[in-house]
Parts: sequence; structure tokens; C-alpha cells
Amino acid sequence: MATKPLLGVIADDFTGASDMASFLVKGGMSCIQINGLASTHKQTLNSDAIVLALKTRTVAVEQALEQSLQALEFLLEQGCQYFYFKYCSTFDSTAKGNIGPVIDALLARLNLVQAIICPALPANGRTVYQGHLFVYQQLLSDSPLKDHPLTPMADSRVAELLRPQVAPAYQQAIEHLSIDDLNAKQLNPSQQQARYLICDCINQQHLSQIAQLIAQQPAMLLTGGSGLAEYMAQLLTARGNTLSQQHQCAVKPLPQPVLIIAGSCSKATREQIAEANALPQFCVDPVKLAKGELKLKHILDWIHQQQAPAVLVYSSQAPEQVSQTQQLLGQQNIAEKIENLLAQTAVQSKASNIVVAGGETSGAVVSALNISSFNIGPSICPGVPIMQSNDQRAISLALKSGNFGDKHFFNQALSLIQQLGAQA
Ligand SMILES: Nc1ncnc2c1ncn2[C@@H]1O[C@H](COP(=O)(O)OP(=O)(O)O)[C@@H](O)[C@H]1O
Ligand SMILES: O=C(O)[C@@H](O)C(=O)COP(=O)(O)O
Repeated sequence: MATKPLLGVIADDFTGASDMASFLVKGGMSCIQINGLASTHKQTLNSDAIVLALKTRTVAVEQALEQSLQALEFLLEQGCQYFYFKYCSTFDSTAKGNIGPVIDALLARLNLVQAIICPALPANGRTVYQGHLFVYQQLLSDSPLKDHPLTPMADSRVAELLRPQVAPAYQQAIEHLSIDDLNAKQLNPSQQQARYLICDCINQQHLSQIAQLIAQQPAMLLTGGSGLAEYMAQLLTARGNTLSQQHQCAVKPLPQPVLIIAGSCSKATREQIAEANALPQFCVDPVKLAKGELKLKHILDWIHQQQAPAVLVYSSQAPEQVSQTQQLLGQQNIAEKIENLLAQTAVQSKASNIVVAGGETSGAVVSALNISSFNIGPSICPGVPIMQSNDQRAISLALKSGNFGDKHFFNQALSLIQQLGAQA
């Protein structure tokens, strides 16, 4: 019987972490999500996979490196046998980019020579074909991700996104694994020697084939979106003994209204807000916030006046308004102000059932709530599980990546929370 976790995951944001955790559970692993390095205090975790959520996607490279390496030390101490760096299925990174440097640092520390680069998440329309990333029918650079407030994506070629981010000595060590190569079921010599192997993948079958191919190779660093995770989980649990028979945890929301917070400005989130128009909604005006005309107290008073099963507080705006706001107030400055306000709304409203839309926003909310770890429950939609804090507060939380979910997402979240609460 194995006594150590099989898989250790470092996620560069909090929605990405819960996305990953949900697919590991789906693949048959028990999984715990640990929130931030501050929560990695001495403890032995009885779980097949540990997902450590960081907020390193948009921080300075040095900070991302320091935190990712500390996270790796924690996972090594826990005895993890395989390692996965989870970044966004749309390769979200700033112009300087933290994905390449973190991969290089993890490879060096683990003494590994190859990383699989597999952002694909076909369940949510993220596919890679001939090395180009697609979001449903659109190239990444034509998709709404081109207008992201912090990480606008202007190129769809994974190799060209990665190349400027990795160490100059390795910039030519990028190879591509096509669908034909996948079907051939073996790597050619240049693919075997490549430091970074970018995988084409347009469906679930390809993910399964990639996992099987990886299993035949010497140890590799796994990197990418959550799609591959489900199949790696299946494969690793079939190979090794698992620590726990229980994969998905029982989540029991308390009978209280749901607080929905949206800091994501994605097209998907804006459509979801529009569709949830039967719920009371509070729109955060960034200019009023910056001028001090909008205070936390206004939002808290408003929340407490509502008599509804859920309330929605959002700052989401369309791309044209976001760029106007950023020109006026500064991109980072206003992003942080909004994140702080939304995080404090979650804390001071004392809500026990919370749904957050947006990766950076989720990181800010979970950190402000000081939740060390989550158990993973059922998913509202692919990649968005309902989780419960592993503490006496038993806060139920769902962290939605900005671009996940169809337009009914908030209503679906509310239904599932109510259903789980009724079963409690
Ligand atoms: N109206 C707005 N103007 C400018 N920035 C905003 C606005 N609303 C939210 N933001 C910021 O945009 C960022 C959105 O990122 P994030 O929460 O990760 O969403 P997503 O998951 O869509 O990427 C956050 O830092 C948030 O504070
Ligand atoms: O891989 C994904 O698409 C998500 O898990 C993710 O990382 C999303 O990031 P945000 O859109 O910033 O929430």
C-alpha cells in the first residue's frame, strides 16, 4: 500500500487549482487543494493528489520563481512522486511571462530534462492543432482572450508564446507532437530529446493517448491545463496504490443566501451576469471606487437589505470600458483596488456560500478569507467544483475561471448549492 501522495500540482492561480482538482477527482484520485504557501505548515496529507494554489500568473518573474520553488519543496517533503505545473488552458501570461521561467526552474530542481506542454482542455473548447491554440472555433488571438485586462493574448502559436519566456540556451529546444505522431504511438528522436514538447490535442481520445505516451517515457515534468490531469490520474491510480477510496467529498452548504462575486471581465462572465438578471445585482463603478465615493460599507449595507436566495456583486465591464478605466486609473492599481474591495466584501458579509468569477479575483477572495485548504465536491460545469473549507466555518466556495461555464452558470451554481444544502 502506497503511503505517499502520487501527484503534486503547482497551480499559478486559484481557479486553475480548483479546475485541476476537479479533473483529478474525475480521474479517480482523492485530492486536497492547499491555498497559498502560508497554508503549507507542517502536516501530512492523506490524499492521492495535492494541488497547491498560488497567485503567480501576473506577479514579477522573480516572485513567481521563488514561490513556485517553495511550493515544489513542500510537495517533495510530502513525498509526491510526479509533478504537474498547472497554467491556463489559454496559456495566459504577461508579456514577460512566468510560464517558461517556472518550467525551467522546476526542471532544474527535479533534475528532469523534458517537460510536456499540454494546455488543451477539449471539454471547454480549448484545443491545440498544428501547435496553434484554439478557443472553440477561434484562434486564441481572435478569441475574447485578446482583450483580457491583465494578460491579453495576441499570438496563438504555443511555441512562439513559450519561446521568449524560456532561458535563451533552450529557445530552440521546442518540438511539436502532431496528431499523426500521437497515432504512431511513439516519439521520434528529436521529440525524445526536446526539452519542451508541445502536444496537439483536439479531443478526449488525444488526451488519453498523450497520457499513455508519457507513461512509456523516462520521467517528465507535466505542464499545462487540466485536461491531461484526468487521464494522468486514471493512469497513475491504475499503476500505484491509492491512499483513499473516497474521491469526491461530500459538500454540505449551510442554509444561507449565496454571495456571487464577479471580478472577471470575460465575455462568458458578462453573459452570465446578464442571464442572472432575476437576482439583485450591485455594479462596482471603478471610477467611484478610485475617487473614494464607493466604499465597502455601501456594498455591505446593500447586501444586508436584500431578501433573495443569492446576490451578485460585480465589477465586470466590456473591453472598451476596461481600457478606458485602465488609462484613467492604471491597470495594476485599479485591478488591485477592485480585488481588495471584492475580497473584503466576501469576508465582511460573513457569507458561507460564495461563488467567485475570475482567477485573480478568486485568489484575492480565498486569501482574504484565510482558508487553508478545500475538499473537492461535485462540479457545476467542467472545471468548476463546489469546494468546502477544511475548517470549522465550512464555507462552500466555487471558483469559476473567467471564461468557463455557459450563460446559465450562476443559476446552475445556485441550484446545485441549494440541492446540496437540502441533502445536508
Ligand atoms: N471594470 C474593471 N476595470 C479594470 N479592471 C477590472 C475591472 N473589473 C475587474 N478588473 C480586474 O481585472 C482582473 C480580472 O482578472 P480575473 O479575476 O483573473 O478574471 P479572469 O478569470 O476573467 O481572467 C482582476 O484583477 C480585476 O480586479
Ligand atoms: O486552465 C484554465 O483555463 C483555467 O483553469 C484557468 O487557469 C483560468 O484562469 P482565469 O481565466 O484567470 O480564471
